[in-house]
Amino acid sequence: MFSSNAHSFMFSCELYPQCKSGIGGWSSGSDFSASQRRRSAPSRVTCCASTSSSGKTHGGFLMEEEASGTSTIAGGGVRDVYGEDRATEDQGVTPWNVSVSCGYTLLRDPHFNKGLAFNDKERDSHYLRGLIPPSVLSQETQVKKMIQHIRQYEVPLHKFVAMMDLQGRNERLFYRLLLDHVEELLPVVYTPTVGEACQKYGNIFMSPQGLYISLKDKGRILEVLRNWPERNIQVIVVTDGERILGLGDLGCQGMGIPVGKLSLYTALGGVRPSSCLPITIDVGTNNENLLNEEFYIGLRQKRATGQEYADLLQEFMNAVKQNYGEKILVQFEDFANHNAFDLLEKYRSTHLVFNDDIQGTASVVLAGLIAALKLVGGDLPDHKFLFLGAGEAGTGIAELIALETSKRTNLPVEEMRKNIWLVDSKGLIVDSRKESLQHFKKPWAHEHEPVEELVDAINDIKPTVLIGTSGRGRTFTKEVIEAMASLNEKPIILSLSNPTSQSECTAEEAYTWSQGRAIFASGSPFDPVEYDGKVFMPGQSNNAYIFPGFGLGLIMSGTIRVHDDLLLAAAQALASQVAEEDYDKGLIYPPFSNIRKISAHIAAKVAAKAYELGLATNIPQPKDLMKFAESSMYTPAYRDYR
Ligand SMILES: O=C([O-])CC(=O)C(=O)O
Ligand SMILES: [Mg+2]
Repeated sequence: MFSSNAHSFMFSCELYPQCKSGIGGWSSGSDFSASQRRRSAPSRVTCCASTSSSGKTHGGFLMEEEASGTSTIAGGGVRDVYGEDRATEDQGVTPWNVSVSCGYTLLRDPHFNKGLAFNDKERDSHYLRGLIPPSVLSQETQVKKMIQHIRQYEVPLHKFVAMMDLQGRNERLFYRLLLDHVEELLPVVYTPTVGEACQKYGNIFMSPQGLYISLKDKGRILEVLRNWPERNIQVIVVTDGERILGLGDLGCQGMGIPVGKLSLYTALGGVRPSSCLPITIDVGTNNENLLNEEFYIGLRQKRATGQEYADLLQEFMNAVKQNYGEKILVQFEDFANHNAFDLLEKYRSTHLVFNDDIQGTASVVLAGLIAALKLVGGDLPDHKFLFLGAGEAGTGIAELIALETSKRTNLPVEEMRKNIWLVDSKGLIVDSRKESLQHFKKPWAHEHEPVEELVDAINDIKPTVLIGTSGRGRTFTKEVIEAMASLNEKPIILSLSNPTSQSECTAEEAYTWSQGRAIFASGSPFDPVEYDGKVFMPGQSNNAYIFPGFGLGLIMSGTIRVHDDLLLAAAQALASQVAEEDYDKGLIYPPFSNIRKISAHIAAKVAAKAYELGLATNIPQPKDLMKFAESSMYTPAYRDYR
């Protein structure tokens, strides 16, 4: 263990370079002589700090803690996963210092604020005396208090607002709380509640989170990026708000999604919060309600399309690379189909891009299917798949299944696609419709008579697996589930659309209508269901299992492009984490309570594959990637300021 006394480490950073010390502000070394003390508190103090409990080393160098800001460690000799120089233990102690605000300003700085957890010494050195009550609480006690506070609210949106409020006040406490109560709080900060939050974003938000880039910023996007206070960004989650979950066009109010996804990058995947940048690109909205809404936060105009849209996105992608370099990961989130596929196609060979709705969802579903084989028997090529919904998620999952089956059989992907059928709003996708199909649907137009209804398609195709990616709730009717149950001893039914209101069926419907035989998972969480004296535990098939670990794997290996084999590696890694006791409960996903371990596994496997494919640039490859991933992770324990 890295002893904080023996090894204080140094970094000096100006987290807010454009906000220089301000009135009366001064910055000095950690030693304040009496004569230096002023009557009014300085706004920033440069102080030595050390990790309170989690500073740790791996492979001889410091991981995780304090990578934010610009490290000025001299002679560190080692470059960590965040691309910053680190002192090695055997090179001796290199103290670090961090420029933190103090006094009133410190209490309002969520990155450094600890609330009542500031100890007496810190209260002295940081001019906090009198600004907070005398009691000193541990972080553990604060967590206990906060979870009680959150539980008092009955309305999920109120819980959400309380969590956002905490995130804006005390970041480390927010992440500690989220991690310690992950299964309880995931539905609060993420789907389904985040969907409602986006719908009401204009009403509930008092302080902005994330970066807004709009049509008004055309020609100045680089400048806008540079207004963001953090420098060492490693992951951007970006949306244009056109298809927020299954809720449609929410325009600028889609910002809740990148913010929520990046909170999960940190909580579930251990990527430092200061490395994460949520972005919403506002090109207008076609949502009339929002355009007429008094408190709408975005541009009041119809969506820009065509060349105007493409140019803005091109400028954005150029600016991102110019500002953050080759290894910046850009995760596209909740773009509408017509842009999502094109953007991925356009930028996948020049940037490190990942579309969560196409690729992340595909990977998590493939993992669930691999795991489900243990419960239903057979191998992937023995199964037949039918989708309701042929957009990003549907075709993305279908393609990854075809790829994995092709690897398992050594047969061409085209051949494997024949086992996979998709139904869209016009019925079964068949060859006679080929001319009029969007390009991403064409590979799925197999030879068959036209079929309009889902239930008829089920009776014709006889799938073993039914997957809902339609964005339309209650479309897996009793008839549909019963048809699946009459064809299969254990029908696999995945109802993936989010949030809960858009889920193709509820867990209760899936279990009841299949007489308790369905292997069921959904995109948004459902409570356990009691049927016929037995309790059924629905799994959650959500890309939140994948993208945090996947992203960490890319970052820690310095991977510069996303290859489909990395998605397969992530799926296999996730499937391998399903334990016997999970299978005994009929689950095809491991519990979220183990998510840090699961993410580390995914990161390690993704990184290993990236090294194998020659896509990783962080050389040499760490010997033990699992350990490396674990030790790379941000821990939200407080640091001591002294
Ligand atoms: O956000 C989620 O819960 C999953 C997802 O990407 C989507 O539904 O678009
Ligand atoms: Mg999404």
